[in-house]
This record gives sequence, structure tokens and C-alpha cells, in this order.
Amino acid sequence: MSGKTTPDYDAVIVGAGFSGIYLLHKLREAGFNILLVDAAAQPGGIWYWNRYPGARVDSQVPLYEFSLPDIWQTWSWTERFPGWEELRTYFRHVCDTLDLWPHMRLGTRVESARFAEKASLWRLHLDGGDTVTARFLLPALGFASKPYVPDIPGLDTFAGEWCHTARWPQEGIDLAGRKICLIGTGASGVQVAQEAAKSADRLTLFQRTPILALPMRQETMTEEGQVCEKQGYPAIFEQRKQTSGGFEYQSLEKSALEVSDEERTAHFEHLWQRGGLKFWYHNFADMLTNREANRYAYDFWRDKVRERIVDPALAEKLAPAEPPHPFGTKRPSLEQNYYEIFAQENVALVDLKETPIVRISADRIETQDGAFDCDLIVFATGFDAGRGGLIDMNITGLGGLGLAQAWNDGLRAYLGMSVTGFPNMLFSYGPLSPSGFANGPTSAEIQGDWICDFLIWLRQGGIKLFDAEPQAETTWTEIVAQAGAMTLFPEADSWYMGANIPSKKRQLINFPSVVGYAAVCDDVAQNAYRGFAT
Ligand SMILES: Cc1cc2nc3c(=O)[nH]c(=O)nc-3n(C[C@H](O)[C@H](O)[C@H](O)COP(=O)(O)OP(=O)(O)OC[C@H]3O[C@@H](n4cnc5c(N)ncnc54)[C@H](O)[C@@H]3O)c2cc1C
Repeated sequence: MSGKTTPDYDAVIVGAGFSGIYLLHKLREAGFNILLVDAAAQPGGIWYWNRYPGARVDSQVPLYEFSLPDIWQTWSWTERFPGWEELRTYFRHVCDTLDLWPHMRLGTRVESARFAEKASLWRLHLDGGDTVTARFLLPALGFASKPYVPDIPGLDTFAGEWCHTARWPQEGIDLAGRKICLIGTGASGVQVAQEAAKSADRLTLFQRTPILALPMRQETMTEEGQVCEKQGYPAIFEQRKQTSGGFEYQSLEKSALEVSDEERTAHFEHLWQRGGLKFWYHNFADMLTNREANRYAYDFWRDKVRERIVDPALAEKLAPAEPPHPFGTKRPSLEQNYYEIFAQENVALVDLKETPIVRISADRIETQDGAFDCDLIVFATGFDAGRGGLIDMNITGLGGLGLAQAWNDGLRAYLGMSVTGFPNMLFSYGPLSPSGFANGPTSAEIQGDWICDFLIWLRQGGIKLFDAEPQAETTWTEIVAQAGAMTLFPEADSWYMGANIPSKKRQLINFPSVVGYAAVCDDVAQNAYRGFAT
């Protein structure tokens, strides 16, 4: 195949999560010849890899599903916050209903992708040795394709089992009777902890920063109940595009500082009782921009959590009197009984700020002040978010420039989809788009529709090549930084700021408004795809 100037496909999509599947459906409908490749053996994206005990979504349905009527009219959920098994079954239903299987090559990793300049096409090397070519490359790798495992001395000498939550063995791991050391208290750490506490002989949870977790308030859902609810779905799907997080509500228009103490507390209480992430996205207008407003939210959260913890020393570690960072500037997760598990005899908390890990040996983790026996280490230590999966795909653009090299001094991308020097490539749910702040399916559909329209426009114009103009890329990258600077996000050492990965440049990696982003993308499209050289 090498040397051909006519590509095998109009486009190759990499990734079979919400973004890739939506793109495949839209582009096929528009008459393009498409191949979708995914390293995972089943569709579902992160819900294939993150199948640890307790893995479930924090965005409730119907927000966390496609808005395509053929799909939701023929599907019903059993839980408001579905787990990974149900999400995987949902994805199979989507692929059956939309007849996507013939266009998908699963269990196949893209090892590298190189832009062939003379032929103006992408050449992809797949594991197993095959090569495919495409006019357009559409990586839909999500932000969480590259798990991060900290470099702790001695891990190679550990005699037990260890794994990252996003590389949980597909056959599962029985947690019953195990001595488990769980490192990390982000969303995945909370979910594993709740499950492990049920049956582990010993669960030791290593915390660097307390998670400011919110009550999930899970609900079971019946088919009959959903028949009624579905009447409201089209409005909800429309509404989620009009908000900053891609959820059903926007933050309030009021400041937390302009209302009385009673009114403020009543709104906090209302959000708290309703559960889910609403306390994050439907709170006062200035919660994420004003320290004083934010502090009210933190204090409310702290007092609610402390009511559930009897031991004052433990309460200070899990819900400190002073906020570890402004509320909501690290992704809050949802919990079901997280704060209660620490009262169990088989559960212990280790504060890594007080006593950092020194090394791992054959059967224990050693910290500065103690040693903790274990036969299973679980790393819930997050991801090299945004860029990791793209860099690992070994993408080479014009003049032999690799993406890793292009991002050496920090992330840059026009509209969070296109990097100058990497023509005919558009990625979804990537860095400098709203991704990390956006409800997944909302983002998949907004970007998927936009990418599909762009490829149709190129086809209509007989245009075979586009590249982001350097100035457009620089301007967008600055806009994201400026938007971030107006918020409290830069005050936290979070993955949103790239701070979880040693040597990663500190910058806000996502644009903090879905609706604002969609408006800019629309405007670019209305203006003959301004900022793209063709
Ligand atoms: C544990 C966890 C919980 C989450 N919870 C929520 C939530 O509550 N709400 C929310 O909105 N979002 C949540 N997210 C974010 C989530 O990523 C999005 O909701 C959504 O799944 C993104 O879909 P995607 O298609 O863009 O990417 P993904 O679902 O990440 O899919 C990317 C796919 O690309 C494939 N891939 C990567 N590299 C290669 C390669 N080189 N070759 C071949 N295939 C490759 C991967 O195998 C993967 O299947 C969560 C993420 C994680 C990790």
C-alpha cells in the first residue's frame, strides 16, 4: 500500500468511545468511507478500560447518553448513574442500532501515524503490521487514554499484584480477603475504596489531597418511569448544549455574595439534597471565580461531611477546616458511603503529606513513618490528561515534526482540535477544548457535528488539504489561558492544570465553557472555516 496516492479511506477515526462512535455514525450518514480503529476489544472507550470494582459515571442519565432518537427510544437504563457493565452494553446497543460494526476494527492499536506530504494523506501503522491510509485522521482518544503510575522506588520488587484502575484486568480481581494498598483519592480512588472496604481483609488508602466528594444519591430506574421521562429528553438534549458544563443547568446568575446567609445556605442545601454534580455546576455564578464566594461553598461542604465522621483527627484529614484548594477547582467526585468506610476496622487512611511513600518492597509499602502490608496495590493515580494518548500514538506531521516535540513547550491547538503542522487531522475531546469540564456525550456531539460539517465543506469545495494557521492556533491557545486566569482553577495543583504529571507545563488544559466554545466553533464555520489554511 505504501506509495499510493489514493487513500484507502476518506477518514480513519481512532477510538470507539462517545466521540469516535458519534463521528463514525455522522460521517457514514454523510457518505464518507470510514474506518474506526480501537485498541480495546469492545466499544465504550474509557468504559472498556476502567472496569475496576465500583466504576460508574458521575454524570447522570439521560445527560450521559447520545441524543440520537433511534438510540434513546430503544434503550432504558437500570440506574441513574450507570456502572461500566451497563455502559458497555449500551455501546453494543448503539453499534447494533446504527449498524456500525462493519466499519470498526477493534482490538487494534494505532502504533504510529505519519502525514505523507506528497500524497497529502495519513499513513497509519497498526499493531499486527498492517498499514492503512486516509485523507483525514480523526483521533478520538479522549483525555484519559494514558494512565499515570508514579515512579516509586521498588515497585519492580513487589511480589504481589498491582495495577492502575484504568488497566484493570478484563477478567477482574477478587478483592475479598486481600490486603490492599490504594494510592490516590480522585474519582476512581473513591469508587474502588467503597467497593474494597466491603470485603478486603485490610484496605489502606493513601491520600495526598482530600477529595471534596459530593453525595451521588443513586436511583434505580424502571422502564415504565423512563417512558414518561423520555417526553422531556429532546428538551434536555437541547439544553445541555447551552450550558458551560454540557449538563442540564447553568450556574445561577446571582453572586453568592449578594444574597442573604439564609438564601445562600438554602440553595446549597437544595443542591446537596438533589445529589450528583449539581453542587459543582448549578451553584452561584461566582463560585469558581471569587475566593469569598468559593469559601462559602467549601464551608458548607466541610460541615456536611464532618457530620458523618466521628473521629475529629480523621475529620480534619478528610474535610479540613481550611480548604486544600478552592472548592471545585479539582474535579469533585461522587460518593455513596465514602466517609463512612473509615469507621470500619479494616480501613485505614494514610496522609501522604505527613508521611510520604519512601519505597515499595516485596510485601509492603513503606512511608517515612511506617510500613503497610499488602498483596495488592491499586494505583488510582489518574492520567497524563489531554496529551498522553495523542503523544503515545506517535503522530508525525510536516517536516518530520512529532506531536511530542510540537508540544514540548506546552499544549497548543486551534479550537482544541487542530495543531499547526499536522494537516488534515482533527482530534475530539482533546486538550484546549472543553473536554475535562464537559459532560462527555455533549462534547462528542458538538465536536462531531462540527467536524462532519467541516469535512462536507471541504468535499464540496474539492479541497484535499487544510492546516491550522499559526496565528489562529496561538490566539486560541491564549484565549484558553485568559479564560482560565479569570477563574480559581490555576490555584489548585490539579490535572486540569497539568500539575499531576512531573515536568508537564503548568497551563489550564481545557476551555471552561461548552456553550462559549460551541459559539466560537459556529462562528469559525460561518466564516468559511476562518483560521484554517486550505
Ligand atoms: C474513570 C472515568 C470516569 C469518568 N466519568 C465521567 C463522567 O462522570 N462524566 C463525564 O462526562 N465524563 C466522564 N469521564 C470522561 C470520559 O472520558 C468521557 O465521558 C467520554 O468517555 C469520552 O469519550 P471519548 O470517545 O472522547 O474518549 P474515550 O472514551 O476515552 O475513548 C478513547 C478510545 O481511544 C482508544 N485509543 C487510544 N489510543 C489508541 C491508539 N493508539 N490506537 C487505538 N485506539 C486507541 C482507547 O482504547 C479508547 O477506547 C470519565 C473518565 C474516566 C477515566
